[in-house]
Amino acid sequence: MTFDNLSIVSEPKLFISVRDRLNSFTESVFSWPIESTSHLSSSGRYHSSLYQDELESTVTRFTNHNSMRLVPKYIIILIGLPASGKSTVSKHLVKYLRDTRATTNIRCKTFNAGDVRRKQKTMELTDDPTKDIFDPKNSDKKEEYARTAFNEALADLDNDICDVGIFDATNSTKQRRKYLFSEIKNFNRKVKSKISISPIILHVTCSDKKFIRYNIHQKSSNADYFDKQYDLSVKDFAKRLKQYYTQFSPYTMDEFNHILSPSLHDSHHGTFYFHVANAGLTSTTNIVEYSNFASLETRNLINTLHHFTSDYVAMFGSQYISKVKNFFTFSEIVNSNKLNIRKSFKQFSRLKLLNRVINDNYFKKLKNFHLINNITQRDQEPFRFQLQFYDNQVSQ
Ligand SMILES: Nc1ncnc2c1ncn2[C@@H]1O[C@H](COP(=O)(O)OP(=O)(O)O)[C@@H](O)[C@H]1O
Ligand SMILES: O=P(O)(O)OC[C@H]1O[C@@](CO)(OP(=O)(O)O)[C@@H](O)[C@@H]1O
Repeated sequence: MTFDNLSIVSEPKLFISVRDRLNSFTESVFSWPIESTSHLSSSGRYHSSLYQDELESTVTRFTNHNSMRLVPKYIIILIGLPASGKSTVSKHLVKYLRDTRATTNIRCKTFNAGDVRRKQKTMELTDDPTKDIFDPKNSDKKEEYARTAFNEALADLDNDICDVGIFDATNSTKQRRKYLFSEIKNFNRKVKSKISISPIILHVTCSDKKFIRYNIHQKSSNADYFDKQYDLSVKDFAKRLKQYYTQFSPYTMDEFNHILSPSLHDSHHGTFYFHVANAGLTSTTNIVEYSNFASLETRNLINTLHHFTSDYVAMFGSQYISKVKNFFTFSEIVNSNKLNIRKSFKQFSRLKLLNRVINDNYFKKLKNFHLINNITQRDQEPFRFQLQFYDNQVSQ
């Protein structure tokens, strides 16, 4: 068994590229239809079949249109539960864009709502629900931190500090997402603006319990908890995640279609949704709809994002899987701390505590766990093989 098998998991189930609008536009202006912009090959890969020079000339002709005079900028809106891997995937993405020829000159910058909160206030562990900012009843503060981070992203795009802003927050409610999209719309409507911002959704899911457990362990020593006792940190993060499950609303096609309101569409390069199944236990679906005015830069970026998300598990999964495997394996713990028995002992006792707190019962109590993680009977079937593989590898 090799990790190659895992690439199947990240293969897009469906990739929609609606080109009718583009065709009708070019037909009406130039009386010739643009050739298919993309299609699925039999292996499920996305191919751009539009020749570069053909595309360039089309784009040049489009520059007569007002919106093409605006510099295209992008904001990647992450969606995903805490510890699903959003920040890690974003770091991988920034590197991938830099290492890819077509996107190497694109300047990316990440804006993290959690960092805004941490800058203002160090995390306090509390049993008092009125002081707990992750209790959905006191969402005001959390919304304020998110708005600050998002506005910083818009300002840096506007001031040409970056070309792609990555907005790293859970963005777990429809209400939040509606707010973000309306802010982008308002920004684009500003008469004096020299840029046009296109939103790109990047949804990160992690649905395997062992990987979630491992991620929670990692979170329990991050910037929120570095100065706190391990057991209290794990319990606090477990509570936070449970609260997020009560409010998380999965992003649906309905919401996607709703976002395609004409006013947004007209001023942008399209509407784009990408999905990374971190640890790869569900299939991925990317959806791309180009508007009439999608620039070459936009197509290069979108194309690269599609490859990144489709091949994510194949590219970055093996390292992650072996980290998780080693973490849960007795012999690996001993081996990695050969000369330090105390360290091994500490690691064992942490692992015991982690497994006790984040146990099966904990997962059962997470509201809509299967629905949110998009785990249906049908989804699980093709991946039974991989699931067994993970079980063999991870739970020794
Ligand atoms: N794809 C991945 N590769 C390696 N480690 C990962 C991956 N996804 C998550 N992790 C681990 O889980 C931890 C939590 O993930 P993080 O990216 O911070 O989640 P989020 O931003 O969604 O809260 C990370 O610090 C990292 O150790
Ligand atoms: O406001 P939302 O969208 O929930 O996202 C921000 C929150 O996400 C979290 C999720 O745990 O991010 P982070 O991983 O950076 O710590 C919180 O710390 C942060 O306050």
